[in-house]
Amino acid sequence: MSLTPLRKEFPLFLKPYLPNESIRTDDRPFITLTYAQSLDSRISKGKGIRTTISHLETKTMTHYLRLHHDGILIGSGTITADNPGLNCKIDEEKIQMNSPRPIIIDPNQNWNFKDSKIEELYLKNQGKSPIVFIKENADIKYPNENVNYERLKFNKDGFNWIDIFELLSKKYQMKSIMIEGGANVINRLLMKPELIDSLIITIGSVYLGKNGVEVSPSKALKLKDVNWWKGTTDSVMCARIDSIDD
Ligand SMILES: NC(=O)c1ccc[n+]([C@@H]2O[C@H](COP(=O)([O-])OP(=O)(O)OC[C@H]3O[C@@H](n4cnc5c(N)ncnc54)[C@H](O)[C@@H]3O)[C@@H](O)[C@H]2O)c1
Ligand SMILES: Nc1nc(=O)c(N)c(NC[C@H](O)[C@H](O)[C@H](O)COP(=O)(O)O)[nH]1
Repeated sequence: MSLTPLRKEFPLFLKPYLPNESIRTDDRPFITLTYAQSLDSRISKGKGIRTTISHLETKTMTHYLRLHHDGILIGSGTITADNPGLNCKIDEEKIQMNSPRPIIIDPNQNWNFKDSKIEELYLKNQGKSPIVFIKENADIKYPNENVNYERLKFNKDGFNWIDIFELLSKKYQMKSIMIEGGANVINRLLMKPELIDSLIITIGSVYLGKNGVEVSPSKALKLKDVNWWKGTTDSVMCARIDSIDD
């Protein structure tokens, strides 16, 4: 799907929330959590169902965000449901150069790069090759010379996010990563406010119903530095997480 021209007010609106090297003093990358939700806080109609929530003007905004990040991270539920491209089409002439590197959290190796949209775009020089996180000691189920598999210790809660971000920073020199979902990844990360630098959420004017995949952290959160943009059918909220509201 082709994009619409970027709404002219987005660069100024988003600037305070984009990766900014002066913000982080440790060696972890700048982390942006970003997704599109319905009025009833759902990000798809049901598990495994790809659902368009964003208007084309906020879809274009997502590609503008991709332009500003070194990596784009999603969970195995999203990659298997959506078969996303994860490239940046803001400038048709510079797609590969502008695209972030796809990062897939796939402990059980449900996803095969072969014949995926990411492979198709990579082979057409329209996207980057992926990094896939799998369990320590696991054999690689789908070996492929264009995939960087990274093995990590798998605890009772899965991978430790700090291990993921530190590896991406040290081994791949990533300074910024945008997290696009899905719900499991978002809900886990909302409970780690110290790791999240920005929240950029599109709210579409649609209800997706109780069978939809819900975004809702396990505890209440307070936000700060909140700013809103209002478009044709969607609004976008930018914010930072202040604290968990125990
Ligand atoms: N509207 C949006 O912006 C948006 C964005 C992305 C996905 N989606 C939708 O969300 C749905 C998928 O969401 P979901 O919650 O099923 O899947 P998900 O993409 O959040 O992936 C969940 C899986 O990722 C792995 N995982 C996540 N965190 C991990 C950790 N710390 N350690 C180890 N493994 C970890 C686990 O295998 C887990 O089962 C799809 O329907 C998709 O269309 C919507
Ligand atoms: N911003 C946004 N609005 C939506 O309505 C929607 N469904 C997603 N979903 C995010 C998810 O990761 C999708 O899979 C990618 O947005 C696919 O994007 P591309 O194939 O790379 O264009 N994101």
